[in-house]
Amino acid sequence: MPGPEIIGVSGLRKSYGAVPVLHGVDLHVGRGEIFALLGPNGAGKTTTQEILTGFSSRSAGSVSVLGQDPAGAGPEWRARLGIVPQDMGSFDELSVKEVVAHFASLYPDPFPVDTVIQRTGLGEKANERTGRLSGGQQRRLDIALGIVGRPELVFLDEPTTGLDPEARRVTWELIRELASDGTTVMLTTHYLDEVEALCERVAILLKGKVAALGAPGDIGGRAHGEAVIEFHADGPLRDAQLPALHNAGTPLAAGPDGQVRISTATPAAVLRVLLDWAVQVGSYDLPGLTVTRPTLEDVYLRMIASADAATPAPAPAPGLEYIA
Ligand SMILES: Nc1ncnc2c1ncn2[C@@H]1O[C@H](COP(=O)(O)OP(=O)(O)OP(=O)(O)O)[C@@H](O)[C@H]1O
Repeated sequence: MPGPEIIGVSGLRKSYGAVPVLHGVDLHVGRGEIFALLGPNGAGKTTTQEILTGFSSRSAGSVSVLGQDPAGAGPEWRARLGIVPQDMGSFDELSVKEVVAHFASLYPDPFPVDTVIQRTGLGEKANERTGRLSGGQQRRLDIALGIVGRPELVFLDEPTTGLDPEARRVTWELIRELASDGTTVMLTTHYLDEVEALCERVAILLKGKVAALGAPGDIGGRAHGEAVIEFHADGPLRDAQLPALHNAGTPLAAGPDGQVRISTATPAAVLRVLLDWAVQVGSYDLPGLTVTRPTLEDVYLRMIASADAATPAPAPAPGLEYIA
């Protein structure tokens, strides 16, 4: 956690009637951080956000947001938050500018209305009735309304759903600008590329529990997980005996199509052996060489599969595989 604590959650539990949906969530988010809550449908992301924003009560645990318990916080506290829920509702008869100006009037120190309209990419639609906006433009308006109050902490629930690729990039840039000005951002999303592009840390929520927490590049041991090396044994490599790899359980061999695939925890050491071997047999190249680590999506899907025994793990990629 980089800065002073803005969100502190310990042992958070929530039940709807007799049905528990949050089972002891712990989260700590610092000032200026862009933090993501990731999880499959029904994991409890929206419930967590609703408790943090004071819209829903908790069953147990402690919660502090901007130094106060949301359960008892008043309008002054609320004015320090920006909230972009999944569906903001509509104001069909009013123009974009009128709606943004109305929301701005509810806060003590809002951003200038025109600035917010420009920064959310709605400049050309400022005088359009909101009922005539496209789905993606409506989502941009939702974001404009969530940030116009110059919030210290903004909650974004799936902010880029329905946006085209360019609008997503504009929104990412806006979120980065807010964070660099000291605004803390908590977002829920189903887009793993969004998490990787934007967030300093991510919590993966599975069945109401934090299953993993960390930087997107480290989560689930990604940075040190098995890498896969692949190349094509072409030319002089085709008929040469592949080198022995220390710790290899099985002798290395190319598949019938000449493709070689090696899973290894020590890719640099294996590459060194392979490159020496290639030079020895008269090739200065490993054609089609790729080295890949598990993606955030790989790690995430594996976690979901292991959290739910009924969900089968994704099948490994077809082809030869030797473990070094
Ligand atoms: N008002 C409610 N009454 C009863 N159950 C609810 C209520 N709101 C949510 N739930 C249940 O709580 C669980 C968590 O829901 P929540 O909306 O927090 O999940 P989520 O992670 O935000 O899902 P999604 O990605 O689909 O938005 C789900 O099983 C849901 O059915």
